[in-house]
Amino acid sequence: MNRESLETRLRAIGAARYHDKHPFHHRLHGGACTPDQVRAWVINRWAYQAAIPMKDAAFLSRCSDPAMRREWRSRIEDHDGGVDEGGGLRRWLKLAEAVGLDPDYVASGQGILPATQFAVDAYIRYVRDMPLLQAVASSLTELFAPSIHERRIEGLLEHYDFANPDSLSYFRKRLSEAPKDVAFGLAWVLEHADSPEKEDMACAALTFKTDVLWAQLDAIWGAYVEPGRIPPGAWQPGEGML
Ligand SMILES: O=C(O)c1cc(C(=O)O)c2c(n1)C(=O)C(=O)c1cc(C(=O)O)[nH]c1-2
Repeated sequence: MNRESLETRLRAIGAARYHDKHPFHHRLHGGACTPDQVRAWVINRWAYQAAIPMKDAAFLSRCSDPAMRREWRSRIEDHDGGVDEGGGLRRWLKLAEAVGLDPDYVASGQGILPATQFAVDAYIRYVRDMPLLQAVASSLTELFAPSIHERRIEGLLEHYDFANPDSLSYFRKRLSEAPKDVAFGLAWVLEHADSPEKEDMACAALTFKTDVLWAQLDAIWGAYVEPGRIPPGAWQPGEGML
């Protein structure tokens, strides 16, 4: 198999399994979520946001090539930012505030669904423990993220009062951050997956990652949409409000 057909395979995995197809996203972007369902999503998605720079730090700790570390380290900067201006994490907390949640509550990680936490922890462990090829390939869901971010900005602005350029600044900023990350990651995977076995490994990593994303939304759906069974210890509507 050549580079082009590996890229075609990777894109087909996204087309079949990326979480833009999850019914929770259709509901969110289409304006059908209740305010508490939006809050549940903001609280749980914090777990993912908080895990991203940790998995990138785990990645850097395994990376012996300074040139590659130089490429990768901006991912941590994107999310953590500097003391004064902050980064993606601080922008996420603006969204939390806009939907009426206390940003300190959200940042504490309290109330996160167990399945969400298990999924994001699995992602950190995967990047820490698997061969570098799979660690890089698992980030390639970002190939598909800009289009969901665009749809989200458009859908939230159309349907929800809390949405404005400030509260949605997280997503707007990702539109320029993600493409540079994924251009490097994709080129690296296409270069290093130089045998059929390695191509399969790259595809398995991307499939794993689509599961990490899908499982988080399934957990939200089960707890806060249908059947609405909130696990012990998870966020109850009314908690953590401003
Ligand atoms: O809103 C989304 O649907 C979405 C998806 C993903 C993704 O595909 O993993 C990321 C993001 N957002 C995101 O904002 C982000 O910073 C990010 C980093 C990564 C990664 O795996 O390194 N994925 C994603």
